Amino acid sequence: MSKFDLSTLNPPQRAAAEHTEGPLLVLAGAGSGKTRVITFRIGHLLLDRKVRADNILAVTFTNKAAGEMKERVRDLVGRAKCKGMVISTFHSLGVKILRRDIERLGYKKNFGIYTTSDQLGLIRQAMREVNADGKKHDAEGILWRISGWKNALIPPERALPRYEDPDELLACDVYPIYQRLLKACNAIDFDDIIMLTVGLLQGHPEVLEHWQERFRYIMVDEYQDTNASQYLFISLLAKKYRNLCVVGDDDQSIYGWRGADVGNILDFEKDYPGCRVVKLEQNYRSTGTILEAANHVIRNNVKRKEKRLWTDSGEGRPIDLVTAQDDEEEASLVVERIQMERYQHNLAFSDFAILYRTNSQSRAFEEQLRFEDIPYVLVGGMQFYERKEVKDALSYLRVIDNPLDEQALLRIVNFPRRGIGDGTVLRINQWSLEQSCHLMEAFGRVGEIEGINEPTREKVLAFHRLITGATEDFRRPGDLAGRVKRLFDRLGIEEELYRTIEEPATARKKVENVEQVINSMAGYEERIPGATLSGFLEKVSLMDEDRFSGKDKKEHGRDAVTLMSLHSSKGLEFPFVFLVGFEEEILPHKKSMEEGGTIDEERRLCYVGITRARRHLTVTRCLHRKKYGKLLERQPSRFLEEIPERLLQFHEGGAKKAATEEEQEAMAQDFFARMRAKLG
Ligand SMILES: Nc1ncnc2c1ncn2[C@@H]1O[C@H](COP(=O)(O)OP(=O)(O)OP(=O)(O)O)[C@@H](O)[C@H]1O
Ligand SMILES: [Mg+2]
Repeated sequence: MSKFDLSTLNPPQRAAAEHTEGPLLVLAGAGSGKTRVITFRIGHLLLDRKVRADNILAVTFTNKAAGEMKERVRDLVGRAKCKGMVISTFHSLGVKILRRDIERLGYKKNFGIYTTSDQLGLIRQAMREVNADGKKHDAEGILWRISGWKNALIPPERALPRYEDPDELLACDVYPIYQRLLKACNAIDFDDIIMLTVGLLQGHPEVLEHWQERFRYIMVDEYQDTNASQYLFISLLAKKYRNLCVVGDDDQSIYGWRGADVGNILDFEKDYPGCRVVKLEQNYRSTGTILEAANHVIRNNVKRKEKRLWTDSGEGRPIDLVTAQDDEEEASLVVERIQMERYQHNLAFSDFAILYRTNSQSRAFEEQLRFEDIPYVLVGGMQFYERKEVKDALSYLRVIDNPLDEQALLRIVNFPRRGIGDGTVLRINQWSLEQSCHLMEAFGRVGEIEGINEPTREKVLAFHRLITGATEDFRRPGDLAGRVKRLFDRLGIEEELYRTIEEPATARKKVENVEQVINSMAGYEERIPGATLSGFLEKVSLMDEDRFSGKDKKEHGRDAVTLMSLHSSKGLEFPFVFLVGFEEEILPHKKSMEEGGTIDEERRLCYVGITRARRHLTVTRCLHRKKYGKLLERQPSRFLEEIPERLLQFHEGGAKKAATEEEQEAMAQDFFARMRAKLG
């Protein structure tokens, strides 16, 4: 029996789920069931309208959101009915389309996907080619600018400096070289995924036709955060059948800083004349108190579509405002409260989330959770697959899969150390440029290169044999993890880590991380029949958006507290939410105050945070924070004043934990008086 039942939706939700032909816009506030409408709409298409599963496409922003949606749909209609349906992120969808036809753009099918550190390697190389001073210009800034052009679908030949600035001018020069270098490595970067896909669809009508025919019913969640390239991508796919349903909330547009354009959702009615518009006003997620606080905060943004949002779920508990002496106390108070609530209400750790504005805030909470032996999942931060030892190990697999991947090749040529020094690599590289051959080929032809002594040549050839042998070995299907394990053993990666890292505990951690790569490969093989090395590497590169958990994969799916940034929390919900660091310069972030004009986006971020909570919200702030060993005084966030006082309950750290009602009132009065004085 399937659980699918449209009568569990309210009337406007149901109308949206049943409107399957022609464009549809669902513009509604947080927790009103937009994502639920998408899952039911898919259910309705499959079960009632008998649409083929492979004609359905749903796009979300993160792997986590896509994963959850898949699960919900499977739960509704049963796994068997879902075969061939695509629920994915923009990036996974782009890669799927590129894998089929990228050869038309002059890349090979087995292209690699470069993430930040590889990209920076190429940017620096391109900067050297134009003789730019690596010390004067910052490669990350250049990359950021190029990324901006790509997101606006501006190719190198059309990129012009937007203002007089040395970095901007340099970025213009570097952009075409960077693209050329990427292509030479048969690699694309994250922004290319969308830009090249759009180029492919625009330039090759038969490819476009193929995907238009395939995806006759398209749904996009969180549409307010699409940028120009994603917008065009979806418009192209939907152009033929026009069965496009987009859902979103302009109040939750939080990626303006990365080129997202809230105009895409606000102009939907203009782009698709005659489209159906559905508004949802009942919130099913949060208590009345939480919702009221959220409504009061977001109301301060001037440019927005006015929305009413109500709930019949009752008032619920007041919002706790906890003031801590410093960041350490903030963390310990939060963890203490988690333990208390969990004990008192018999809850699971996974009922709790700690949300912060910047990833660096997570450290204190992680330490405290570890100290108390509480399992947690960290989303974001230093990405597992970006760690040096993991990257080095993975680079072997990347080279085996795509021998043109020079960034990966350069990482492993002398790791583990085998006596091939930088001078030799430089010489071989130079020769390969003169001969216009690939670096890998040059390694094999080292005998022809002058200025390299015989013993070194032997080492280079041994390395070349090792790689070509492994490439041959990995052609056979099956037992990937086993073969990788044997390869790593043969390379002596573990010994190398113990040899080169002084601190044994650090070395052990790194060895475990490398083992973790093999474990996750084994897991991948179990899940995916006919798993390939390329498939695994692709999955790893696309993991970027969601990042990885602190204690690695084992913690996934286990009962654990979630730690994540406000940005990654979009679309999710938790019974108990701790919104920490509610201070000026954190939320709103310092950057937004300096650059001006984005306080509204910070407020939307705050709105997103508050509306993640179902049963209870705790907001915390510090009086002081340690920075460079000094204690700095902190001011409460301006958004705090926007939450009506009557919704808050005040708590202070230190000795004064349980304040009486009068004390609380006095604290509240004092707090607001101080704040008004400060904000003038
Ligand atoms: N008609 C309904 N009956 C019962 N529960 C509902 C109904 N509609 C939505 N919900 C529940 O309300 C919660 C919020 O729904 P959902 O996540 O779809 O909202 P959303 O509008 O997508 O929120 P966000 O803006 O945060 O993405 C979910 O737990 C969902 O199951
Ligand atoms: Mg949603």
